[in-house]
Amino acid sequence: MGRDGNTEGPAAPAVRIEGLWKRFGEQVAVAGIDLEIPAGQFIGLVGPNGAGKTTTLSMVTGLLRPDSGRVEIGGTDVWQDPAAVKARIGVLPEGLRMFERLSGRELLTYMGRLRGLSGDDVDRRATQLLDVLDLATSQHKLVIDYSTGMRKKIGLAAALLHNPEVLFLDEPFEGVDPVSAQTIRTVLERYTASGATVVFSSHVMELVESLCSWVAVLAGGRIRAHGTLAEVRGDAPTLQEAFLELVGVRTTADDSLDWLGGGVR
Ligand SMILES: Nc1ncnc2c1ncn2[C@@H]1O[C@H](COP(=O)(O)OP(=O)(O)OP(=O)(O)O)[C@@H](O)[C@H]1O
Repeated sequence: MGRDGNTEGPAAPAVRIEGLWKRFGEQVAVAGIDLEIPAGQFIGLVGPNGAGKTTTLSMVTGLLRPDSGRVEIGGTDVWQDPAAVKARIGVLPEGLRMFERLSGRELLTYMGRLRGLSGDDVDRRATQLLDVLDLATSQHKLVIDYSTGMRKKIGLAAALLHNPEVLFLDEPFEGVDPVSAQTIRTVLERYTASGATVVFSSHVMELVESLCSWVAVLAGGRIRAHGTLAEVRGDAPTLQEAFLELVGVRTTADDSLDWLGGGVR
């Protein structure tokens, strides 16, 4: 059942992308993406380095204006009504910039108030999130003194505070230890179980395979495949192998890098 309690018919897509393009000078970063992302699932956006994942997510979440194309989230056009859309989404961007001189707790209070929550609600939700994400003991430390994993977790808490319908995460597990990764995973699984949608980008196929029910493969700024995990994997034994086949594996000639290694010094 969706979050709105509607049990009839296929749910409207969480995100609808039509004809999305972005160029940086000569470089085409996103080359005409059309995609409907289903609601209420764990969605993986995967692709090699430079595929266009961050650029796509930035345009979808209203952080970067597309050259052309449209994005709708829950039926609202992101670039026509960015404020309405931003109230309904949570974002953990790549290279997260935060207010470094606030403590973790202060950061959540600030973000919650900015989102229009009452002081009591912010306090209650922040306490719970800090607790679940194992940050309670470091809540009064300044964010500048947080480790990479702690930064991801406080960023995730800030993105979840207003209970968004769709959560976008750019490489949420990068630089995160297995214990913190498991904590993040548990929180996200609970969140999607209630009908919310998580869209996250990654190039770690094992992670995507174990977490996501639906994936889109991006390479060279285009969608190469999309659908349920089983559809995208096809006959390949793993998503990793399906992915390598889809994006094309570049082989290295035998005599290149012949200077590298111990034997010829
Ligand atoms: N601000 C920018 N100016 C110029 N080129 C850019 C800019 N942002 C991205 N690009 C280029 O657009 C292409 C797509 O980059 P993008 O960061 O979206 O890829 P990605 O799939 O997120 O890669 P990664 O997995 O390495 O983070 C790359 O060729 C990149 O060099």
